[in-house]
Amino acid sequence: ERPHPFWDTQPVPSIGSDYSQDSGPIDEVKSSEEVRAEPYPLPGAFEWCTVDIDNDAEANEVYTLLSENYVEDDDSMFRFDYSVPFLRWALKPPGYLRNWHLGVRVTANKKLVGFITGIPANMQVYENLIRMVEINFLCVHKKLRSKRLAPVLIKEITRRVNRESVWQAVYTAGVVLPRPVSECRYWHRSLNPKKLIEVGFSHLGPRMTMARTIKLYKVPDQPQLPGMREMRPSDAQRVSELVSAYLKKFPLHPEFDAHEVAHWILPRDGVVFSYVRENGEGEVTDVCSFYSLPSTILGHEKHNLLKAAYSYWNVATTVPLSDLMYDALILAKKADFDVFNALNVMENESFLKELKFGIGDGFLQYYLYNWKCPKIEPSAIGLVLL
Ligand SMILES: COc1cc([C@H]2SCC(=O)N2c2cccnc2)c(CCCN2CCN(C)CC2)cc1O
Repeated sequence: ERPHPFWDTQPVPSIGSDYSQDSGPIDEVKSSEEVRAEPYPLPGAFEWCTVDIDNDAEANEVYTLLSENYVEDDDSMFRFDYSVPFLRWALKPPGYLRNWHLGVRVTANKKLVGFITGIPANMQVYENLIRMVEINFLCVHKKLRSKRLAPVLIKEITRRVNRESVWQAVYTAGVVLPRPVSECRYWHRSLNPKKLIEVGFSHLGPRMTMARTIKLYKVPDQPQLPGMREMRPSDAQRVSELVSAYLKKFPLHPEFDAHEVAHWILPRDGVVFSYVRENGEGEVTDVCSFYSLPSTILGHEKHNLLKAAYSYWNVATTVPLSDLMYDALILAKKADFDVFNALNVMENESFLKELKFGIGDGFLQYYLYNWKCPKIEPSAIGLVLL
């Protein structure tokens, strides 16, 4: 298929190649001592930096780079607007390495123009439990595209990860690269249809009025399930048991310990929202969560921010998943979100249509680096990357 000057040099299956029936690394196993000790060379005008995301000035540089240059929808009407508190949450899970928060600066003026990150994760892929890195936030400034900076960022983060004896990675992208292990779809549930239509995210349906559309997507202002409440730190152990047991159903899932579950799911103002359902005996039996990732609305005079909630970890053991997710929609609307996004991963297909989600424009391709394995269906994906 179409030649990829960079990806054709990497340990990934080529596009169009058959999915392997067995699983295993693509590169021969190496030791971390064999890995190049020096950073890869950058084009002359640029230099590497390790970003200290705890430093307010540096965190704001990352925020600005992403807010101005990161992922847009295919029509360039919206761009992700990750906040500093969100980035600190995403980049500092238990066991994180600062050395894996990698930046590129212009030597002359120290401007941050490139970024890529890795965080450690134990990933179960079919029968194998593999120490992996989750790669995210690859971004090159719009003015420096096609200078071949992205391949160097990828090679340098791979070198730093290999030096820690980690040889596999998982990452996602909206674009098709060699070669997806799974292709997932975004679905969107309107919570503020008037604003979504005004900004062009949604369109008024045929034979629909605005009044009828608002009524169609209206939800109650309180959760409907008895015992729903915000998750608390004292729930962490029980929620960890629920989440860890549930994820084992999916051939691709992270193996979390209790500290990792607590990091990923305990509520953080304006970043991650999580709710549990206590049954009559005061036991936590169900949990739902979503994270806040707003989008800048490009070039609209009345609105400049679209408030989007993204479905995260949800486990229903005593109620139908669709009832739990209906309460998630209610709680997201109550928290002033305009839209609730979900991928068709895990068991999400079981509620998307019933709860009036519409399919989106975006595909999300899942990738594994240096690991060949059979194709994974979206419903077998138990992993959501931020
Ligand atoms: C407009 O519809 C979608 C918008 C988006 C994303 S892209 C940036 C953004 O701000 N989005 C957004 C805006 C408002 C509400 N939720 C999300 C998505 C998710 C990403 C889709 N990939 C991104 C990369 N390309 C190349 C392919 C599509 C899905 C949508 O169906």
